[in-house]
Amino acid sequence: MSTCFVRHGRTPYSARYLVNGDPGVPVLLDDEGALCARRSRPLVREMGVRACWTSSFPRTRQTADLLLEEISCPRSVDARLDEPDYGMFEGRPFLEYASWLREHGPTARPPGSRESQHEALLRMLEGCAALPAVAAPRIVVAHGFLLSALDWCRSRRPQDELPLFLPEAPYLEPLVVSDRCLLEWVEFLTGEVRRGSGSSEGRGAPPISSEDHRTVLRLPRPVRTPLEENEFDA
Ligand SMILES: O=C(O)[C@H](O)COP(=O)(O)O
Repeated sequence: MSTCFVRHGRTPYSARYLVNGDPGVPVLLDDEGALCARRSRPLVREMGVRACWTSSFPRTRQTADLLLEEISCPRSVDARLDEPDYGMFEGRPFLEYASWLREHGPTARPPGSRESQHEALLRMLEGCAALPAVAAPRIVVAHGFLLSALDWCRSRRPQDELPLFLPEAPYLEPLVVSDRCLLEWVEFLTGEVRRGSGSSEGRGAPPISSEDHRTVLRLPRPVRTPLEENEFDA
């Protein structure tokens, strides 16, 4: 029994490293994101998926629509898989949120948010723990943070602790995991969160910048600008 996790396709927000943690904001795939999702259809067909789960965000649901266009299988929306609530950082550059996160740590709630980074990860992990009860093989279309955390878990060394910042997860790249392994990852990550891994990482660190080695993967060129200033929305 296995689960194939994928991050949704690219959106105008993710292309510019703007955060969206409010499912009520209609952020959909851009042309490139939709094209990539269509191109991934053969992979989903080959898997013979018997169930699909998404977060409640339009971009994961749209990605699932495109991936499963010719496949009929039960679909579920599980808000436990949603992006973190970014509060006052909604729609702002990831860099701004990252600076705040470094200063305040993963257990603090951003102003205006109902959850900390760690609280958000715990609820995502709760959602993952429910997956083995679902028909398999199954596909889960979720967000970068969860995919990054699972991938970190997959490749961690025994002495590694969950870091505050993780490399950005690629779009639509499958991460396939057996139920046994998934439950081990969930248990391990839950333990990391509960003991506050990454909490002291920002203390005394220099101000965050796009040159920071842990965030540069998520914050490359071009320099991010507010969405309304981009030609895409003109
Ligand atoms: O950690 C990340 O990179 C964010 O979760 C990205 O969110 P997204 O996958 O919804 O763009």
